[in-house]
Amino acid sequence: MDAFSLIVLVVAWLFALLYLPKYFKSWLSPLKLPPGPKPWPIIGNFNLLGPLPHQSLHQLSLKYGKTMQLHFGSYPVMVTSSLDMAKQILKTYDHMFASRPQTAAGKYTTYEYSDLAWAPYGPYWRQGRKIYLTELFSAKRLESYEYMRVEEMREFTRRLYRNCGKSIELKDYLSHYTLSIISRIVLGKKYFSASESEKEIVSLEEFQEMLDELFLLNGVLNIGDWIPWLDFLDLQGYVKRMKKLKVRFDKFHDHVIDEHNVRRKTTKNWQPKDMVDLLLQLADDPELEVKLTRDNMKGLTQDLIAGGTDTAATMGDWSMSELLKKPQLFKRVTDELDRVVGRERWVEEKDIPQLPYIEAIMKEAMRMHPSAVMLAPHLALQDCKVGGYDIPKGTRIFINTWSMGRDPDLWEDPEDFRPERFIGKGVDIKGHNFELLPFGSGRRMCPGYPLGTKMILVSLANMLHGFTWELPPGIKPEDVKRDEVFGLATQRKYPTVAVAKPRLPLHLYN
Ligand code: HEM
Repeated sequence: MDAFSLIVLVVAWLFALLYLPKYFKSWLSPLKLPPGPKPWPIIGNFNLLGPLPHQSLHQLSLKYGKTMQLHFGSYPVMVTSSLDMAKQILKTYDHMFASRPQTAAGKYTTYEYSDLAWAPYGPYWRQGRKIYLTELFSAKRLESYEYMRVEEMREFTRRLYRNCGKSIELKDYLSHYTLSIISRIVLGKKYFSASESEKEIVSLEEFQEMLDELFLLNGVLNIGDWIPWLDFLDLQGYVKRMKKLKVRFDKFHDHVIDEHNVRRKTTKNWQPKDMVDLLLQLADDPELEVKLTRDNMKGLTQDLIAGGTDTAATMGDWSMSELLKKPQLFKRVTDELDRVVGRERWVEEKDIPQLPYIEAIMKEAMRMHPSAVMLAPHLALQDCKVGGYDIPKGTRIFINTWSMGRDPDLWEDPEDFRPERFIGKGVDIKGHNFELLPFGSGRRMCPGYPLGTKMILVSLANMLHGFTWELPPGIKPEDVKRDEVFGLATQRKYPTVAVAKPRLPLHLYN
């Protein structure tokens, strides 16, 4: 770093240290609200930059009520954990809240909002959503990829078997499994390699690290997003990291697209085989309302890779940690698996509808540990009145699903992991039951939920069917912590470590 940059940096930090505390204080002063029938509970003395915003907001909601307005930086923010308010925002008035705020993460890590998750509500987003739902996630398309999921599941159980008897971190295995499936479906093959010698463009370790960085940077509270005039200072250094990450992803995407293009040009009677092929084909479609550029393709591809890997792996990890914390539940699961599947084969996707207890475990994990603890931010597109509150245009809306999952008005004994509560209850996760919204609801609901749930249920079922699980020697169930790390997908702070033993005839593990 040269002397001038150093001086600018020191001055900027001095300024931040001296001035920002005063500014933060002024953020928290009550808002001037347009007149409305219901006064907003207005919160002061609150630090959203804390490590676990959803938990801090939960504490505040116990004091101020389930719907609160904060003034954070230059923008009004509404946080709600009210079932009724969530329903009005995501269903009744969905069209008024279907956009996203613009953030540095959207700008630098998703090719100027070229993906779906950060794209503003409008023609590009509508077209992308249609492509995802009709071309990429249609029931027919998902079925055509089933053989890949089966192959990767077998590889997953073989990896677990090779490490039976050792203490292993489950998340590593789950992430490898979800990343392998998504890569094959989206990119046609695994572009990452497990060993350095076979490396084509990126090693598994590097790719996982790029995804972790992407998740972290998309979940952080970047000061410049909230106080635009401070943006240029990049006080936390996040924007610098985003730009660096973009260069790494760019190299990866260019390699993938170029390779697909060559195959397309050199193969006789070329037919699209994966999602990148489909996007390339669509990019040449003159009928398309909004032309797809190369950057658009990169953004949309990256969304699929990022959206589908860590979320599903994290849910498997939370589910297993809760079972290890309450080992008496294992018997009920294995009784169901033995009855429905028997001990002579692995669990297949077709078995899942006959395994309600496995599904109940996943739902219970999603209730207590939703992957997106506050969904993705929604943005009020116009001044509106909802639930009796006046909501100004530009308000950022956060739906605190973490808080809703622990609400004693909605759930009996919410701190108790009890899958039974879902048996025979018909509470679904498709956005109809607003007390349980792991994938959101309405226009911006997760388009990948059919694939996400398939991956979670089948991996969980096979982990429990093929292996018995114990905590490492000396660790007791009560030692398994529930601490979290806030991010785009809220992870376990401490890895779930367990020891597996085979449960099926040995020839099945080959
Ligand atoms: C357990 C697995 C998953 C969970 C818990 C999850 C959760 C979510 C949530 C909460 C949202 C935001 C909803 C809102 O804004 O109200 C979302 C959006 C999204 N998810 Fe997922 N997701 C999962 C799997 C997947 C998969 C497998 C993919 C794709 C391969 C995917 C792609 C996306 C995309 C593209 C969006 C943005 C949609 C939009 O803004 O229109 N997700 N997801």
